[in-house]
This record gives sequence, structure tokens and C-alpha cells, in this order.
Amino acid sequence: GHHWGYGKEDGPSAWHRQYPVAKGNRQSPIDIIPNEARRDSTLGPIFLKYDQCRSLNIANNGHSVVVEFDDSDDRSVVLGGPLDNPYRLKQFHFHWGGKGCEGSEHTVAGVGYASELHVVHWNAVKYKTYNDAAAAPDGLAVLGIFLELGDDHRWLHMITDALYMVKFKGSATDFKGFNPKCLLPSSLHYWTYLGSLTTPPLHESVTWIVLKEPIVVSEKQLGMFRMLQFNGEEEDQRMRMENNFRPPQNLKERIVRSSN
Ligand SMILES: C[C@@H](CNC(=O)c1ccc(S(N)(=O)=O)cc1)Cn1ccc2ccccc21
Ligand SMILES: [Zn+2]
Repeated sequence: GHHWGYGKEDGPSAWHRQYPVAKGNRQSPIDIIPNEARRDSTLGPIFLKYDQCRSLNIANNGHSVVVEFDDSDDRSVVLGGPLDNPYRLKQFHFHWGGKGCEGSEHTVAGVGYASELHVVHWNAVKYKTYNDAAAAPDGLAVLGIFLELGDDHRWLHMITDALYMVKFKGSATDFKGFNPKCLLPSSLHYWTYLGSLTTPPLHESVTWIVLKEPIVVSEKQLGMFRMLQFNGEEEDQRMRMENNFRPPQNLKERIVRSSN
């Protein structure tokens, strides 16, 4: 059917027609205002157990570039912080802007970053499948990591070198041996709040854990993401994949908590 996108006609302002939860009470992303976040001493550190992770493939799903992991057991999980149990690593993907424009989804005191990495985990303790978890209020835990422009990131080339293989929507290629630990900043201090998927179906199923410290990537590296296309190879309309971010949504009755 008529699919959602990031254009004028099918973009974030139109999603509510097919996905009415777009106007719900716990939508993401949001603008995080550090001075209004509640410092919560009961919030412990998060732990990322990724040493046994097994990346499988890298793919262009027509909205972003996604690296998927083997989630058939609890080999790689996020735990601690606001989470009641371990959440299993499923995939990570990015959101970015156009040349020189902002591209992150969350903003901090009204300021956006060039890009944002989302590391998606699901509650396999309570739910049988990822899709069940993705529709449940405590089903997903997504780690958000800001990317700011500066020097080359020493490991991001492992991803940008593979992008030419997944230029078009629907393309995928093997991508083994990649550990997302190499994309983390030095500090795991975070803000956390209850929110949603930032793309349709916009399920209100995400415990967001947004790291305060960005990682640094170069404009050249980020520019490589813009070689990707929203369209499939056979489609005659070529659309550069960029500005694939949803703007901040209403906080409604939520508070954002801050780790120490
Ligand atoms: C959960 C969707 C697939 N989407 C996601 O898994 C997902 C994960 C993370 C984010 S983000 N950007 O917030 O980190 C966004 C989407 C499948 N699916 C299941 C039912 C369904 C109905 C319509 C369309 C897709 C559907
Ligand atoms: Zn995302």
C-alpha cells in the first residue's frame, strides 16, 4: 500500500493518518532539557554485554541502513539502568540530515546533532518474539548515541566501506564480526524516558536510554551515508537517503530522568 517516508506528502506530519498513535502520550523523539531532567540516585549504570555479539548482515530497508544481529540467545544484552531485566541486542541503524543540516532525532536544549545512532534491544524474558516485544509497553530498550562532526571516527569506516553494497532499498549483504561497542563514547552517562518507535508503526514500546556524550565522525564519513537511496534499484525515481529523522514530539505528562 501507500508507504510512509520522509517526503512532503508521506513524511512525519502525515504519519498520523495511517498511524493515529503518532499523536499519543509517549511519542519519540523529544527535546531533552538537561536542567529539567530529574537526577535519580536510584538509577544505576547501564551495562552493555556485547563481547559475544554476532552481527549477521547490513541492509537498506528504504528508511535507513541497518546492521542486524543473531538474537537467538542472550549472548549480547543491555542491562541495568532503568531496565528490570536484560534486553537482547537486535539491530542498530542511523538517522541523519542533509549536507550541513541537523539530522539527529532527539535534541538537547533545542540543539540537534548531525546524526543519531539507535541500538535496538528487546525484552526476550517477557516476550516470545521481537514483533511482540515491539508492540508492548516494556518491550524495547533503545540506546541513542549522538554523532557530532569533527575528525574521522576510527571504526566507522567498517560501516561506510560497506554502504556501496546496500545503495538501494531492499539490498543486503553479509556483515560479520562487527561489535557495536566500537561506536560507544567513553562515558555511559544517560538520560532515560518512556517513549516510542520514531518510525511507523510508532508503537509506544521503548524505554529510551540516550547517552549524554556524543561520538565524533567526519563530514566525509557522514557524507557516505548520503550515497544511499530511499528507492529500489528498479525504481526510476532516484531519491538520496537523507533527512530520515522525525522531529521532537510533545513531552506530555512525562519526565526525563538523568543518571548520575
Ligand atoms: C516494528 C516494525 C519494525 N520497526 C522496528 O523494529 C523499529 C525499531 C526501532 C526504531 S527507532 N528509530 O525508534 O529506534 C524504529 C522502528 C515491524 N512492524 C511490526 C508491525 C508493523 C506494522 C506496520 C509497519 C511495521 C511493523
Ligand atoms: Zn531509529
